[in-house]
Amino acid sequence: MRPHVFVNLAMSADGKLSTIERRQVRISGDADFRRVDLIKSQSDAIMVGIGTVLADDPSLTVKDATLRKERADDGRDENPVRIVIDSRARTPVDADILHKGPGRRIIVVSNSADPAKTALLSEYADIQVFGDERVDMSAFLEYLGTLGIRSLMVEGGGTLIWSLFAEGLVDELYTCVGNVIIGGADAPTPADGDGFINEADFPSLVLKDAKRIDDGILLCWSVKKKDGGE
Ligand SMILES: NC(=O)C1=CN([C@@H]2O[C@H](COP(=O)(O)OP(=O)(O)OC[C@H]3O[C@@H](n4cnc5c(N)ncnc54)[C@H](O)[C@@H]3O)[C@@H](O)[C@H]2O)C=CC1
Ligand SMILES: Nc1nc(O)c(N)c(N[C@@H]2O[C@H](COP(=O)(O)O)[C@@H](O)[C@H]2O)n1
Repeated sequence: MRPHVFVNLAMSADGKLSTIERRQVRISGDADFRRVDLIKSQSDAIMVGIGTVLADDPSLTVKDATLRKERADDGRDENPVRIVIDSRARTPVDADILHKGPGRRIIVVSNSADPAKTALLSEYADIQVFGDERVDMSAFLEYLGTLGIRSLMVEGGGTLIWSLFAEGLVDELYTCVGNVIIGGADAPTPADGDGFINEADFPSLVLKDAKRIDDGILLCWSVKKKDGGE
C-alpha cells in the first residue's frame, strides 16, 4: 500500500512558486517555516524533484533541534528519509541533500540514467530504478509502502506535483499563499507539466481549513477520490 501523500508548498499571491529564473525566494514567513519544519519532522519521508535540487539545493533536514531530538527519542533518524526524483541521475555529487544531516537518502532514477553517474551517487544514497524514461511514480510509491513508509511529504516543484496529481497520487494539499507578487508567465506554479484538458479530469479538492499565517493564508485541502471519497 502506498504512503499517505501530502503536498506542501508556498506560492505568491499571484500563484508562483519562484521567479522566472527559478530562483528560490522567501514567500512565506517565520510562522510558516516553523509549521513546515513541524510537519516535516512528523513525516516518514520527504520528496522533491531534480528541478528543485538543481534550482534550490535544499537539504530537507529538520531545522529545529527539539524536533530532531523528539524523532531520535522515538528511535527514528533525526531526519525523514530524503528522496529525489531524478530520472537521468543529474543530482550533483556535492548537493546539500547528500551531505547535510544524518539519515537515509534515496535517489530514484529511470533506465535512461547514465550508469557511471548512478554509480557515483550510490556512494551517498540508495539508488532505486523505476521506469524507462521518467520515474514511474505509482510503482515507486508502492515500493515506499513496502519499506514501512506511511507518510510522504512532497515539497515540489511544480513538475513533480503535476505528475502526482495527474496520476491520482495526492491525498492532501497545503498551500501557503504569501503576501508577495512574483509574476512572469513562465515562472513555476504549483502544478506545471502538461495540464488537464478535460474538466472531468480536474482533481477535485475539499477545503478543510483556511487560516491566517504571518501576512498570508494557509489553505488545507483534501483531494477527492475519483469514486467520490476523500
Ligand atoms: N515555493 C515552494 O514551495 C517551492 C518552490 N520550488 C521551486 O520549484 C522550481 C522547480 O520545479 P520544477 O522545475 O518543476 O522541477 P521539479 O522539482 O518538479 O522536478 C521535475 C523533474 O523531475 C524529473 N522527473 C522524473 N520523473 C518524473 C515524473 N514522473 N514526474 C515529474 N518529474 C519527474 C524530471 O527531470 C523533471 O523535469 C524551482 O524554481 C524551485 O524554487 C520547489 C519546491 C518548493
Ligand atoms: N514552504 C516554503 N516557503 C517558502 O517561502 C519557500 N521559499 C519554500 N521553498 C522550498 O523550501 C525548501 C528549502 O529546503 P531547505 O531549507 O534547504 O531544507 C526548498 O525546496 C524550497 O524550494 N518553501
